[in-house]
Amino acid sequence: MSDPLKLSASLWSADLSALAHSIERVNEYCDSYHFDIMDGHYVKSLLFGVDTVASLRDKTDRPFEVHLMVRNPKDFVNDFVGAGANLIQFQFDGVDNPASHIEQIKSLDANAGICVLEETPIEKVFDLLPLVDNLLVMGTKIGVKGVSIIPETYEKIRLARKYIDENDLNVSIQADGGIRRNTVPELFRAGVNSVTAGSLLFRNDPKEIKQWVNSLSGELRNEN
Ligand SMILES: O=C(CO)[C@H](O)[C@H](O)COP(=O)(O)O
Repeated sequence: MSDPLKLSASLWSADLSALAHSIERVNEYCDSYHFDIMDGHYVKSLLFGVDTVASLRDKTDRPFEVHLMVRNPKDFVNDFVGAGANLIQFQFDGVDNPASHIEQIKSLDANAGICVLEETPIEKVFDLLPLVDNLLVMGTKIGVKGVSIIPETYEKIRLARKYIDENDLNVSIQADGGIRRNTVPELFRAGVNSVTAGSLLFRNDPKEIKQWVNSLSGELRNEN
């Protein structure tokens, strides 16, 4: 791992009454934006939609990630890419034919990410890794925020990092859920490229968080 850890700002944890303002506040200090999309079926809650993404597209030049926590993700891919999503992440555990979802996303010139639930062995997606750009590893139960990381997450990330490096794959590993000051160092050591930062970024001084993450990346790189 040589690049500094990237911060993807999760808008679910921003001020939901003022998303454009939240973007303005953190924009200089994050690398991308993460939209959690919930349909009330795949997960119980409802959150964000195509129009939300489209309405924020001109507020920033940073890439938009759309994490589809929905049933039948294929039905939504075109619209979210049309709204300005650069990366579409879908649930491995929620579809019968993940390869066809990846193909659909790539056919629209978007990047494809596959998300693994906290209960799913990471090895199950290894065959798909040559096809995707991003592996999103859930560190908590899906569809909840403000909870602590499940410790087994670190080992899953270590295994994915080993597989990706050994097979010389160009896949970024992103951790989602439970991203805190006390979990980021271990996640970075385990091999993530980015973290989905919610309250860490939006409830702290984003400049200080970015500086901390950059210096941590340097320190931990020198450990090796
Ligand atoms: O999908 C998520 C957690 O599953 C979100 O990224 C959420 O915004 C993170 O929340 P927190 O503020 O707890 O870090």
